Amino acid sequence: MGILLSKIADTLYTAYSFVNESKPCRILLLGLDNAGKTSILYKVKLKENVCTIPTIGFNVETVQPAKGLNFTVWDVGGQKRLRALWHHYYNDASGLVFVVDSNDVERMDEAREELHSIMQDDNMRHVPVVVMANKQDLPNALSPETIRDKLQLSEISKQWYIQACSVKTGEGISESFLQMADLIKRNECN
Ligand SMILES: Nc1nc2c(ncn2[C@@H]2O[C@H](COP(=O)(O)OP(=O)(O)OP(=O)(O)O)[C@@H](O)[C@H]2O)c(=O)[nH]1
Ligand SMILES: [Mg+2]
Repeated sequence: MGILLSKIADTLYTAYSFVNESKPCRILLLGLDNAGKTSILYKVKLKENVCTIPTIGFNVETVQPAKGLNFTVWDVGGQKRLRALWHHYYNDASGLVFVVDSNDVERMDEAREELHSIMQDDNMRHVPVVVMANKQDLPNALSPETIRDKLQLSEISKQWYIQACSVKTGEGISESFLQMADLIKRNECN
């Protein structure tokens, strides 16, 4: 069993090492206020649930979601008045992680508009996107399939993935960043 796990880890290391050998990966973590961006950043960084306050400005951390996989993740405040500043972070981004509060049905249209607006920028047009359908622990959370349709993901970047997740339970958090690595790899190979 130990040997098997070690072989899997080595395979993952080989698969992801390209990401770091070519250039450091700058990942943007964007989404509406209260979506859970800062909670996700520190869940990945510290493997803990932290108490957050609304972000004014940004947080940046180097995280290692898997052995040999290093991302510099920029978590930028999502309040409406702060979204006009998002474009300052677009240059040289390797990937976008767009976080959605799956329970916030009323603001799904607003989330769609912001996501599409990001993806219309020339610096972001060809960047792969992972949508994190966060707060799946809440009873009225929309399914990832419903969120995919509401966000009209088929109309954005050619490479996207939607992942159900919850900071509270830990579901889908590291998987989202592994998916990001996979999309970046495909993007760079095309
Ligand atoms: N139930 C539940 N609550 C969550 C989850 N993720 C985050 N939260 C809560 O949602 C609230 C907002 O989380 P933040 O991480 O501060 O949100 P943010 O996207 O960084 O917000 P801004 O900084 O304002 O853009 C906090 O009270 C978190 O504890 C989750 O998966 N489930
Ligand atoms: Mg925040």
